Amino acid sequence: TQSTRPQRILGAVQQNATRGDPRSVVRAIDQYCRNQEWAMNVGDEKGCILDSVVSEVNPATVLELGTYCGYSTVRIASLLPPHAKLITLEFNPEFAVIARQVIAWAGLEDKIQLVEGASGDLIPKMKEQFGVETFDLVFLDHWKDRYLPDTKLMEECGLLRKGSVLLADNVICPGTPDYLEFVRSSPRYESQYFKSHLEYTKVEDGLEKSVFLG
Ligand SMILES: O=C(NCCCOCn1ccc2cnccc21)c1cc(-c2ccc(F)cc2)cc(O)c1O
Ligand SMILES: [Mg+2]
Repeated sequence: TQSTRPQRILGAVQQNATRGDPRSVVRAIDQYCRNQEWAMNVGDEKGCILDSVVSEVNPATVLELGTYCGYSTVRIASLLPPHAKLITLEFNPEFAVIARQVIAWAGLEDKIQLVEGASGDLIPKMKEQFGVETFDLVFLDHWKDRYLPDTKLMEECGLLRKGSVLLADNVICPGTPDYLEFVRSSPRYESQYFKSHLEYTKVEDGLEKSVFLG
């Protein structure tokens, strides 16, 4: 039977990456997706910007919206301090099955909690179910029309504190126009655009970093 793209990405990790070495997992996925077949990982170019923001924030609590195969999950978690925690939400059960194996190959299970479901349902349950107070960093990489409603929902649920950083992928391609307009015009956010390219292509894309001012 025909394999899926996420299954082929997992295969590339198992064949080319070293167990317990997150950077080799990231490299194996980038090489596969650049040379064999495109996939919607944040990728190596935007990934370097992601690395610099994670290192600057040095977060104790991270929320990722959109796990896919776990590429950015592993990339972020590999930079976290010892007792930091990353919660990642994935809507598609098939993606979740692959991501759990990629995360395990990287040896990062202890830092990462993958939760399956829809952000609109799970965000209101974060405090009670997952024992979260607030998030120091949120990486938005899920349905592009959910970035704005979920940001408002995180505010309403008290999950953002003064200084919480939102980092949004794909603000140009596929694009998140309503979200960009909101964070760039709201007095409660300080936003900055990092120009880059759509993963593994020459098409323009970028990351928007927005600091919640409380
Ligand atoms: O669509 C994309 N990502 C989203 C996946 C579904 O996410 C669904 N999803 C994941 C958790 C979650 C929680 N609640 C609801 C939905 C939830 C996405 C798409 C492209 C892209 C760019 C150009 C193209 F020609 C084609 C595709 C690039 C990207 O970098 C992306 O991230
Ligand atoms: Mg993306």
